[in-house]
Amino acid sequence: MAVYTDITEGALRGFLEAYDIGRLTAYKGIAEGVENSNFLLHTTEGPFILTLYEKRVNAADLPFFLGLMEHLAARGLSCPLPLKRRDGALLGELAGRPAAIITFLEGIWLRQPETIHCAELGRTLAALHRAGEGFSLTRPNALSVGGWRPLWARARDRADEIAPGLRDGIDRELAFLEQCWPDGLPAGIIHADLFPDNVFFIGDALTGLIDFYFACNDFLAYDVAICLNAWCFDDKTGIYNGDKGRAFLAAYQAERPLDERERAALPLLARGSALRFFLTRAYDWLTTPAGALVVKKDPLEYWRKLRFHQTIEDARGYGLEI
Ligand SMILES: Nc1ncnc2c1ncn2[C@@H]1O[C@H](COP(=O)(O)OP(=O)(O)O)[C@@H](O)[C@H]1O
Ligand SMILES: N[C@@H](CCOP(=O)(O)O)C(=O)O
Repeated sequence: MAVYTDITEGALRGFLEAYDIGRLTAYKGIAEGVENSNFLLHTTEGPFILTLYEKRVNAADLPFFLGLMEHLAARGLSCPLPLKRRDGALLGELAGRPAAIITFLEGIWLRQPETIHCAELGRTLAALHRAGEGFSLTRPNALSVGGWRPLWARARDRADEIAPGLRDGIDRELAFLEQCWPDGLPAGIIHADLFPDNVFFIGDALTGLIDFYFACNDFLAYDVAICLNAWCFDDKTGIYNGDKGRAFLAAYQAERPLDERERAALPLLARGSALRFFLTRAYDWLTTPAGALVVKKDPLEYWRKLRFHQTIEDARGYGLEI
């Protein structure tokens, strides 16, 4: 589920008066997603997505997220475009929450992406990195190395409830990554959460990217590492799929070749990004009340991925041709 805040038809109609998008004909809450409340609206002008931003999104970041979607769309990347109200603003308020309407993107996300989809992803991730150049706003990545220890502090004491030995294993990994985390790699706008549920396809063709609410400035290769984690492991066996990794990396590099430092850093970045998703999942796992409607994501999936990355000596282990 992701409808944390309910809306009434009357309030919605009032909210829509500020926009020029026709007359409301139907609306419904969207069950998927975890961060915000999303609704699918139908008006006489077509379908739209209404998002109410929930507590975990800092309202001060909204101009960055919405401005970024405008910037990327203007540079030809297929992503939702936030709609302007009649007064020119991109944000309004509904049911006590900051709210925006964005364009509806056609396509569906793939529960079991195949090698061909990983190649499409690689090409599009590089296009995103290029399209992000020149965006005037910046947002540091709160979920990079400096953010991990405070997050870990909120889960550490109970970590062994998830699996025995986790507390010590993560303590060691965190200390190692804090010591070895690279600096000075090529940086820019990254999506930072480009999981399959945020990438739409029609058939084998990628139709667009959604959910820019973790986007920030960081190493571009960190985004590459996030995608290796999210797309290139077999769901059922948990084993890294070298064909998918190779296809993803080759397609990315055809548009934006990784430099030597980025290649060398890839195993570390993959460990770090696995730790990042482990930590947010572990925190949610331990704090989401039983009976809550949100589907909790398994932190151990990312602990297993992290253990795999610990065995990788250089980027050839991911299928990168060197
Ligand atoms: N622009 C869009 N076009 C079509 N569907 C969308 C769009 N934005 C969101 N959705 C739908 O809403 C769901 C949740 O959106 P998402 O941005 O991932 O939410 P959250 O930020 O809460 O994780 C998506 O899986 C998709 O079904
Ligand atoms: N992709 C993250 C969780 C964030 O979910 P999203 O619905 O906002 O993409 C994870 O898998 O842990």
